[in-house]
Amino acid sequence: MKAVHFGAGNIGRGFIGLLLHDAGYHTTFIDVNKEVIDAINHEKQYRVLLADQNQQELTVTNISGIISSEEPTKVSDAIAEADIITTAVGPNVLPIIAKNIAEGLVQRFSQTKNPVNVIACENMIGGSTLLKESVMEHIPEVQKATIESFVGFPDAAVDRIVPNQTNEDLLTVAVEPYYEWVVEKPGIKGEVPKIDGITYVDELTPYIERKLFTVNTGHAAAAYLGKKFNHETIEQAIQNPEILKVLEGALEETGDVLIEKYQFNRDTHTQYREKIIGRFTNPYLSDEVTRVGRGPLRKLSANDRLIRPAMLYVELFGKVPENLTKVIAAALQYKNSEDPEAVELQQKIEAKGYSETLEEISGLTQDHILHQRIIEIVNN
Ligand SMILES: NC(=O)c1ccc[n+]([C@@H]2O[C@H](COP(=O)([O-])OP(=O)(O)OC[C@H]3O[C@@H](n4cnc5c(N)ncnc54)[C@H](O)[C@@H]3O)[C@@H](O)[C@H]2O)c1
Ligand SMILES: O=P(O)(O)OC[C@@H](O)[C@@H](O)[C@H](O)[C@H](O)CO
Repeated sequence: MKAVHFGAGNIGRGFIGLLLHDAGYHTTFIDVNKEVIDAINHEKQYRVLLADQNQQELTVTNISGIISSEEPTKVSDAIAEADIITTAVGPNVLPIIAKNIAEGLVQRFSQTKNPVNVIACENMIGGSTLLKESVMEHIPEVQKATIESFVGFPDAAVDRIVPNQTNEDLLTVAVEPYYEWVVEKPGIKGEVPKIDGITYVDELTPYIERKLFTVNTGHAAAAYLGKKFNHETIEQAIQNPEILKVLEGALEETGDVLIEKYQFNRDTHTQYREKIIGRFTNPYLSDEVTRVGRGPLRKLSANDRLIRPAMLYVELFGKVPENLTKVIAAALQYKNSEDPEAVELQQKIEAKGYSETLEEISGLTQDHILHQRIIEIVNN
């Protein structure tokens, strides 16, 4: 069985690549990073270290790599032959890899009618759906019906904390032992892939919103408030009682939204939240606030982990979620000269001020109660 995976980074190697390997796939990693792809082709294996007291070491074999920018024909060939296609490249990169995927699919369906599924494993709502839209833009009109019939783009939610790290060799990756990979079953075309570790569900939205509005909202709170207080890691940020109080408050607010919207059991959700805060303080991993806070323009967009639950809170309960609002204000003030989105954010604020910038990037209009409260906080 053959898998093609775009993005040989932290989640690509530390999570998706590992599960594909365990399910018996040969995985072809596709990446723009020549050093990583050369190492994959040279070593033909890598290690995944489970970060807990046992430090279990797993080996991923049966791999190869292609540099997407240099070898487009090889990418098309791999897609034409794949039994499954996955991505972990970051939401903003999905439209960029869409052309590669489209070319491969066109080649594939000139030779076969075997269905295939493309699963975007990104932190966003509707990742595979977005990828499908971008792919379809590159499919010639006459082939669109074939692609619609034979290519599934099931949405997915993935959860495993994999920090940036430097190990003795380039490919080794340390990951937390916990993971969750949920895939929307009705979106699958052909046979459902047998991969241990995937949970198939009929409706993904409750799962992705629960994950994004708990794990990622909590993470964002630690990162943006952590940066404000000059902490370097998520663990340090959480040890700051002032930050922990706002983080816990923000997760109570998103919890109220999720419980109201999906009728989750309150006790079960409280346990889920507490487990997540425990995961943030895993002493065997060190996660920088700059990784977790990366891409503030994306994280402050309307459908992401901060604005969406805050807006839902206002809609459902008719009042401002005070803790989420503090986190959004800290995100607006986030500075990191090495993060292009953070630089762009501060340039916008410099040019137009907080209010216009907030409206532009989040869609929150100036007459919205949430907008007004966020601006009050940043101005104080
Ligand atoms: N790291 C985590 O804890 C974690 C957990 C769950 C989900 N995610 C999600 O997984 C995705 C990847 O995150 P990550 O932490 O692995 O990031 P990463 O930066 O470690 O990996 C991304 C990889 O994509 C590659 N890439 C960039 N442009 C590309 C292109 N045009 N073609 C092919 N490859 C390209 C990069 O070179 C890099 O190797 C993101 O959507 C992230 O939100 C991350
Ligand atoms: O990957 P991002 O930039 O969307 O978010 C940063 C972290 O919150 C994220 O990578 C988490 O570590 C991950 O989502 C845990 O499953």
